[in-house]
Amino acid sequence: MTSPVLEVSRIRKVFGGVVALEEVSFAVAAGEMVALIGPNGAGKSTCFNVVNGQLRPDEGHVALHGRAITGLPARKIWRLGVGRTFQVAATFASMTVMENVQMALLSRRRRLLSLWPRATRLYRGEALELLERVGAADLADRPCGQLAYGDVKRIELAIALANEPALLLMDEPTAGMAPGERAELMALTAAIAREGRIAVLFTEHDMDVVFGHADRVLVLDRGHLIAAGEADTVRNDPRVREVYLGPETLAADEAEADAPGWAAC
Ligand SMILES: Nc1ncnc2c1ncn2[C@@H]1O[C@H](COP(=O)(O)OP(=O)(O)OP(=O)(O)O)[C@@H](O)[C@H]1O
Repeated sequence: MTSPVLEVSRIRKVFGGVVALEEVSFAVAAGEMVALIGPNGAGKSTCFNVVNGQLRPDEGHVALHGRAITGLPARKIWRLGVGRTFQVAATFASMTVMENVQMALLSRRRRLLSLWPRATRLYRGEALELLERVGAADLADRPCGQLAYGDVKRIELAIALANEPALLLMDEPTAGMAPGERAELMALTAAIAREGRIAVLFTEHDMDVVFGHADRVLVLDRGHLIAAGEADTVRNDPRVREVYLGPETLAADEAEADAPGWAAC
């Protein structure tokens, strides 16, 4: 791997008696789509929160382009180029799509929101470019509250891109979407990541999305990274299959010549 955008080294995070992350290390390169998967409670959200500064790890280091960011405030890490999208897409429903993206650009440039009445003329060109990148320029003048959910997710992506992220953390990007829309959003994200050399780390429960769109897959189980590698290698890893399918199902599954892909886990 060329010098990574994100490097996570030997992270440990404990909540009371619960070890949420233990000795977790991995890296994500520019333009790479990496899925972070694992059963409920595996430590995925904790890992995201440590990377973006919402949580300080008990041990270990996080570096962005080789610069230590461990324990910096979340806002500072965001300014350094770590963006995040959430499971439930967050936009301002009463504002238009264009205004939502302009607002994100305004925030990036640290312009005062009290200038908003005049700001509606600011950054229109840039906002439109971002909307073109996510294929939503035709929605520019529609209030976000009137959009179909799949469209809101694309607008959320445009808002995240307004921050010019080097690293984008995506929390369950396709949650709540129809299967066809999921593939479309992930293909779009992968194309944008490659073109813009953006490192993308995403969590996802839909295994079709994971194995269809991730360049590499990281698997957490009870705070430990139990597998990391290309999709096919990870999919066939016995430990991973056991964690997802359980030992009994695994034995039955292995008896079949063509093991099916896993459904949503
Ligand atoms: N703020 C907290 N206080 C106490 N325990 C926590 C806290 N946050 C997470 N945990 C615990 O840490 C472990 C990892 O949780 P985390 O939310 O990171 O898992 P996850 O893989 O994101 O799960 P899910 O897929 O259900 O969202 C769990 O046992 C959880 O109960």
